[in-house]
Amino acid sequence: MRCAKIMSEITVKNLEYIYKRVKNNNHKSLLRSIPILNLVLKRDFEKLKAVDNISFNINKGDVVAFIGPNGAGKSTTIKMLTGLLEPTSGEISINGFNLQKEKNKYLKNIGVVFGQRTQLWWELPVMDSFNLLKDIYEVDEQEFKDRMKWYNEIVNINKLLDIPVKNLSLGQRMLCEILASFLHKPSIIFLDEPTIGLDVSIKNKIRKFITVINKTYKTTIVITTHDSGDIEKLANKVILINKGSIAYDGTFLDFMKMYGNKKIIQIKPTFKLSNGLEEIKKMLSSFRNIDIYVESDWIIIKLDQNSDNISKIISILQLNKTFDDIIIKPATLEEVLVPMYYNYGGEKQYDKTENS
Ligand SMILES: Nc1ncnc2c1ncn2[C@@H]1O[C@H](COP(=O)(O)OP(=O)(O)OP(=O)(O)O)[C@@H](O)[C@H]1O
Repeated sequence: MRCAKIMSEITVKNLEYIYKRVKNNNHKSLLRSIPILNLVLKRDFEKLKAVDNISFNINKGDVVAFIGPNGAGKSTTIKMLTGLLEPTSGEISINGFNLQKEKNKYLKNIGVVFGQRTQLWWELPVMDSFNLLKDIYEVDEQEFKDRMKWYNEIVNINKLLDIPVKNLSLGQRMLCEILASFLHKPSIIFLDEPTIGLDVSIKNKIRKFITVINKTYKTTIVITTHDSGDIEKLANKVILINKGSIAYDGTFLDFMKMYGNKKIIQIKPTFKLSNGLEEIKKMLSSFRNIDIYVESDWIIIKLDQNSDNISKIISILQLNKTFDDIIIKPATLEEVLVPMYYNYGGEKQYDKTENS
């Protein structure tokens, strides 16, 4: 039997990005203020390998959550995938075409939303921006009308169309940005933290729209996010990045099997526990594979879902009268990610110095 080979829509091979900055050196800076020395003295540079030799594949129709702690290298990677940054080395191919060599063709076929940048015209009503984008992307008039009607059916957008972009709330603007990014029906959409700082209702609208376009058109979605709701509700694939390297690349279900199969014992310590966290850690020091940390005024003990230790731990805590209140529950994705990110540390440091 012949098996059809699934071809990746995005293939990334050995991708690297190095940021370079001038190293502050007060002594040299002072000398460089003398014009002749400025010409002679070389500058010291520091380098940061923000993306460190990563490779991955994304298939048509995937919704990929690109996750990791602050400074891990997610946005830098997305900027390379969207042609905003030229990779220091490595290769990006989209449907078999090399991004660096055929950039313009590729850019017409993607949609991009970066939270801090806007593709809409600040002073103009939303509809005018949409009309301008329609002309730029040469979207057929009838297709555009149909798309606007469809947008309204999904997310009730008509009431925002006459409002100047500058007067939209953050959530309304983000929704309009995402709709704008889909006007030319790209096959891939990149979203950099699309739900950051938004309330639950607008988050849900945005997630609904993403789900509908993914299901209807098999649009591939690559989304960087710190919101566990985005991951749970949208992603079928997770790429976890830390210090510029890939720490996990696989399905969301496997990710949850590997990392999410955890139980939480959450205790509110009695006032008698003067140094709560340390005392609890000492009491439970004989148990392996448990995480103990503080969140708000609770002490969290996280361990494997199927661990035989749960009842033993609870009786030790009870015997020592450690808590006023106790909650036992399966860990949420957020509770899995927080200590994971904390342990990872996220950012790489500027580490190499060279002259030039
Ligand atoms: N323009 C820049 N110049 C120098 N260093 C940069 C620049 N942009 C990012 N960096 C550094 O590169 C590393 C990766 O940053 P990046 O923005 O890609 O991380 P991120 O995973 O997207 O983080 P966050 O979740 O906070 O957005 C960080 O150490 C960051 O300080």
